[in-house]
Amino acid sequence: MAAYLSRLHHISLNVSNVDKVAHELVSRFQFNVFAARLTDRAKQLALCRGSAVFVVNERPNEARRRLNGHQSRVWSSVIAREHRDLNCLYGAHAHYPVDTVSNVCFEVDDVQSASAALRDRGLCEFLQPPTEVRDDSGRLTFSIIRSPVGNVCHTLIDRSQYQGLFLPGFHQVGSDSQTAGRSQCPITHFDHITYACPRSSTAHITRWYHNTFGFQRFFIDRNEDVDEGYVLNHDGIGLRLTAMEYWKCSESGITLPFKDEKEPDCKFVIAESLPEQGRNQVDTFLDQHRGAGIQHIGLYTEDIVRTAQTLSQAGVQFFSPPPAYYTEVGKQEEIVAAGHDPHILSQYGILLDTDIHRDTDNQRYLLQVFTKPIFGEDTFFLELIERRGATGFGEGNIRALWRSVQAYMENEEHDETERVNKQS
Ligand SMILES: O=C(O)C(=O)Cc1ccc(O)cc1
Ligand SMILES: [Fe+2]
Repeated sequence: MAAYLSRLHHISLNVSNVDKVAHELVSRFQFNVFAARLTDRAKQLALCRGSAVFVVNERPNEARRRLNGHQSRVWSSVIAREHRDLNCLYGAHAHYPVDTVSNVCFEVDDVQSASAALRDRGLCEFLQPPTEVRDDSGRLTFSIIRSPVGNVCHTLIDRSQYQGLFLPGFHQVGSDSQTAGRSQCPITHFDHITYACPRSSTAHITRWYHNTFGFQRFFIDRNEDVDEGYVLNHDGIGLRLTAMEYWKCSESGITLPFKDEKEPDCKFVIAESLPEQGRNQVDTFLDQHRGAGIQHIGLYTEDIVRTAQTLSQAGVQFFSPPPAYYTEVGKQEEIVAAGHDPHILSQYGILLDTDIHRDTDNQRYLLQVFTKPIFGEDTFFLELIERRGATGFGEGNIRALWRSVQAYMENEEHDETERVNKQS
């Protein structure tokens, strides 16, 4: 049997400079630091906005380098011996050459039995067997498994015996920050996580998530082929998208014992590049990230315009579609019919997709915008998404999002070529 997940708990980032990335998330993206674990070997900060929680971990080679700089040489042997401890608590696999989103942590009912079931079936590789951690607020068991996607791992935790604010080892930071600024930035949860994956790897990944956690396929398009996924392979777009969701387990009658209310679903999207249309943003991610991984995370907001305004004022940069997007025949009318102002949407690069519900004939809307990459490389970025009835991903938005990123990357490559040419 698969190990059923009760909810997504947090997502970890492993970066070379925690302060820099945390500052970006706080000052620009309006996240609040609410818990921290600071030891002489590890630095971990937990930040939240609504139920979206990021843990930012410092990559251990950096912690070691700084420690070496500060301490006498005698320390080197101690550091070497305790190298394993440099790994951040609840994370594994921490050594990675570039800043990366490395772990999606889930709560499960019982880590011991979930891990035993997965191990007995030989379904996955454990990076950490079930391990108990305690502090004054109780105890918690966790294990860590490797996912089939690049450096991505999943920590499974059972926090039913833990009464503290976050996780054992973390202390509370700040106060009452959970609701601050909510009206200006109503981000409530993680909407979806998109993986950038090598060609022909999708089938293996979807099978693994189905067998391991009981994920179900989520069809992006009603005409989508079960095996092929949703394929866009013309007009310069070479993309195969396949989506999965995990809340079907509750709908199929399995009760989730300790949930008071149903958490919003977080979908997983697998993006594969197709070769026919030339190099693209998925290829760029795989190169610069040095392998498959989390390409972007969609942050759900109840008001995308207000959120984009607030974030933009705070210095967040968004990708914009070609200006013609907002003046295309029908687009303006579509935007107005959805109650929005085309001029305001164009100011922030917000895209709108409409579909009509097959049975009720109701109009459903989807609004999205991508931010520019967060780290030093052209790798990970965030997305804002507001859903008005639409539960999937609209074809029009996928095309426009793709083009907005592609235009930026091609410009960057052009600038880089110019720079190199000038130098030589
Ligand atoms: O539409 C979305 O939000 C997606 O997540 C689909 C997607 C995936 C990868 C891309 O490079 C562009 C778009
Ligand atoms: Fe997305």
